[in-house]
Amino acid sequence: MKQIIVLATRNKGKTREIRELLKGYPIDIKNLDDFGPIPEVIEDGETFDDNAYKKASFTAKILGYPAMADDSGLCVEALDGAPGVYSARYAGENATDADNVKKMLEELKDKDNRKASFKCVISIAIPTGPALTYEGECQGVITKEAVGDNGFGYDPLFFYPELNKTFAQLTIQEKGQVSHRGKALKEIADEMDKIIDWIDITMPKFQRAECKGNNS
Ligand SMILES: O=P(O)(O)OP(=O)(O)OP(=O)(O)OC[C@H]1O[C@@H](n2cnc3c(O)ncnc32)[C@H](O)[C@@H]1O
Ligand SMILES: [Mg+2]
Repeated sequence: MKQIIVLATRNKGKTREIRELLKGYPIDIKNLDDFGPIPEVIEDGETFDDNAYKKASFTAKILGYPAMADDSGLCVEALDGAPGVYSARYAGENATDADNVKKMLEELKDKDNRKASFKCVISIAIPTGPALTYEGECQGVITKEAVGDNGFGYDPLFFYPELNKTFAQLTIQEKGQVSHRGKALKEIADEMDKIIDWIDITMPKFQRAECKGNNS
């Protein structure tokens, strides 16, 4: 039987990438939409680690299943590492991807140094608190205009010199080979048997929330 893991994210782009890169492994990845409503997690950590753990452990605790959360963001050299953990709210509390892209282009208008890195921390937590942590990082250059239609978030601005394309010009598989998230997921994939054993050994078998979906 496949191990159920709840993906603790509301981001559809991340969900697509994580599902695609972990397909074929003996896990059944559920969405938050497979369960009844649960409160929003407040992402007030100072690091990607803090926020990834917060999202994963909160969700695991509430639903009674192991949960996987991704906290990620763009760190721009000329902006002293900003927006970093604030990447989702760069242009304001309810900013869309388009708002964030627009603001980034404006902020970097007169900057010659356009080096940036994407960072990703993925936490896998069980309801009683313990968690495993994986991370990945990749380097690129911020373009002067949005290029490409694939991906999500800042992808149209993130030029990856080795492939001579922005992340928004890559397929999910191509992006996953080199991206921050792809690197963290590769570590997870390589350790999948150990992770499943760890969940099985450490997680108490108590009451779980009802899961509506069967969309593995
Ligand atoms: O917290 P969850 O529900 O997972 O979804 P979120 O979109 O709020 O995700 P984060 O808090 O981790 O914020 C990440 C921000 O960085 C952006 N980002 C992260 N990974 C990215 C990627 O691979 N490509 C483009 N943008 C990315 C993303 O669009 C968000 O604005
Ligand atoms: Mg978030």
